[in-house]
Amino acid sequence: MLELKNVFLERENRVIIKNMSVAFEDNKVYSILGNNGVGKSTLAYIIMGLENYRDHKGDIIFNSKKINDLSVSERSKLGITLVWQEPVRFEGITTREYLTLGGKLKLSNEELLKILNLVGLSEAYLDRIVDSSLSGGERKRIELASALILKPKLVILDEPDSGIDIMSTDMIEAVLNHFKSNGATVLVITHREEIARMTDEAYLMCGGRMLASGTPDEIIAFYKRLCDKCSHTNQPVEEEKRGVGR
Ligand SMILES: Nc1ncnc2c1ncn2[C@@H]1O[C@H](COP(=O)(O)OP(=O)(O)OP(=O)(O)O)[C@@H](O)[C@H]1O
Repeated sequence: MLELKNVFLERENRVIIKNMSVAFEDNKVYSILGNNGVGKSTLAYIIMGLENYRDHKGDIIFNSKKINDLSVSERSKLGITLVWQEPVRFEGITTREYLTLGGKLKLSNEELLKILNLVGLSEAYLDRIVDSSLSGGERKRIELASALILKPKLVILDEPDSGIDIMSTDMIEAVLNHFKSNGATVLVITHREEIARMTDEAYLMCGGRMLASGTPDEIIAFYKRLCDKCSHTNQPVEEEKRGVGR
């Protein structure tokens, strides 16, 4: 379980995350929706503990342990993983080396193929170099495969479909279900309605805080009614602050 208690982050005298307190349970998939610039990726970086995001106030508690002072690699060792919005490149490393952490993870060909298959890639990709010769969508799939192999306890997917064709929503659903089947807490940052609908519970972010939570249907309806064509992003009006269903 992940708990955030009064998490607050400011940049250049601007509040980016505003006293956020929220808890995410194991074995559950959450979507986080919200307009551009409301703080979704920043929240992901704070949870992951990126170097420039550890100066926040408030506590990050993972499985009853305060992890504020842990580095990214220490958090990774606890089973926390972030799949970035922009897929990374590793010039000179094959997909097989990337997926097995340079051979540290002992995985059979069969296990590797099962995961590649889940993300819609064939065996031929195992010997490809993870560089710009792969398309953005292919690298994103490889990154998702890498996260699946790690069997994280908490995984944050920042726009898991970015760069991936719109027809691949089944693949995204299979990936989410796979994480969940390992008992993980899954946080999915998304702008896509179809992806939010795959999740168990949805949160709507605005002004660096969770404005509303509910079923994906409730939050999508709330978003469409009040946030879709918003002209005052990050400055919610009273009706929005009241949340869902009122
Ligand atoms: N280091 C920084 N210095 C100043 N402002 C920053 C910094 N990092 C983030 N911000 C600002 O914080 C706000 C939240 O950014 P963030 O990337 O978290 O938004 P987001 O909800 O993920 O948006 P998107 O949907 O566009 O990805 C933005 O206005 C951004 O410009």
